[in-house]
Amino acid sequence: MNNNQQPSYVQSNLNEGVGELILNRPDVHNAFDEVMIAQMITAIEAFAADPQCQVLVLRANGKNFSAGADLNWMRKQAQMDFEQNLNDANELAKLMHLLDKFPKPSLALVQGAAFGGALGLICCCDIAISNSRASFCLSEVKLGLLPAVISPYVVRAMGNRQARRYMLTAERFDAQSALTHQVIHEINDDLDAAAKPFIDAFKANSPQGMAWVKTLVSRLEDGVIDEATLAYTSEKIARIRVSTEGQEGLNAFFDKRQPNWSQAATPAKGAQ
Ligand SMILES: C/C(=C\C(=O)SCCNC(=O)CCNC(=O)[C@H](O)C(C)(C)COP(=O)(O)OP(=O)(O)OC[C@H]1O[C@@H](n2cnc3c(N)ncnc32)[C@H](O)[C@@H]1OP(=O)(O)O)CC(=O)O
Repeated sequence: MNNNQQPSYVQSNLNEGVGELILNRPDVHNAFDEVMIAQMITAIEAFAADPQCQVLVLRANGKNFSAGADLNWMRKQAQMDFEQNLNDANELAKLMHLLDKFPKPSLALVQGAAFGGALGLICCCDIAISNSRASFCLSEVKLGLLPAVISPYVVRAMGNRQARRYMLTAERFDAQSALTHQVIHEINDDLDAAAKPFIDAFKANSPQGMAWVKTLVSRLEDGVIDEATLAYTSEKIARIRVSTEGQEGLNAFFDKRQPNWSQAATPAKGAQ
């Protein structure tokens, strides 16, 4: 229980620049209701604002990563009016959006089942790694529901063609298929070992540069390369190369030293 006498469905801790957000409702396979969604939002906002946090790791306690939305929570929403239903859905949408726009690199570590909304959380993270026994499912239509709030992130990751298949069939797919369909980046039964090189790279890179990469890639999502795109990209590099971090990175390269933001144990490649 936390100070407000609510159960603590998430744990968060910050260690050496790594903010861990741990789903902690293993008795229902980390299914999330309105309380857990609110707790996730609070933790993500805190990590986003904390300059000590350089990387976000999303992981889960228990056998499964997450069974998605809590089906008891969804069922009891029939007793609420449309306005209340919409408010609840908006909170889930806010959670996905905050995670997607998180201004630092994010990494999801997935074990066991990742169903429904859990796939949304995974697809909002920059990197996702699962173990070989992980299984994935967009089960919503089996339940008479719709993968709605999660759809922008899942469709972006899998592509329209595969999203249609898995959303319409609600079939389970394994880690290998998740890798093929770009839901995850890597399969490894030692999730911590697999995460380490990513975390080390993120801690060595320019925080400002990585934040801008996320904004830039998001801005380019529509795939349109027109005059406005050219102007946008030119403006970004023109600004960043004269910024404090831009100049520090360039000076560090020529001085053959680590830039002052870096927590890399060894000099970054290219700076030697
Ligand atoms: C975000 C949007 C929509 C959604 O996310 S809809 C939810 C989609 N999720 C699912 O379809 C998952 C349903 N669960 C399962 O398929 C299985 O439980 C499992 C996760 C594969 C695990 O299977 P296992 O055999 O190990 O365990 P049990 O099935 O016996 O479950 C134990 C226990 O947990 C309860 N439970 C499981 N999932 C949920 C859940 N999502 N919500 C609430 N409770 C859940 C299950 O009922 C069992 O309870 P008992 O009391 O022990 O019987 C919409 C949008 O995008 O907008």
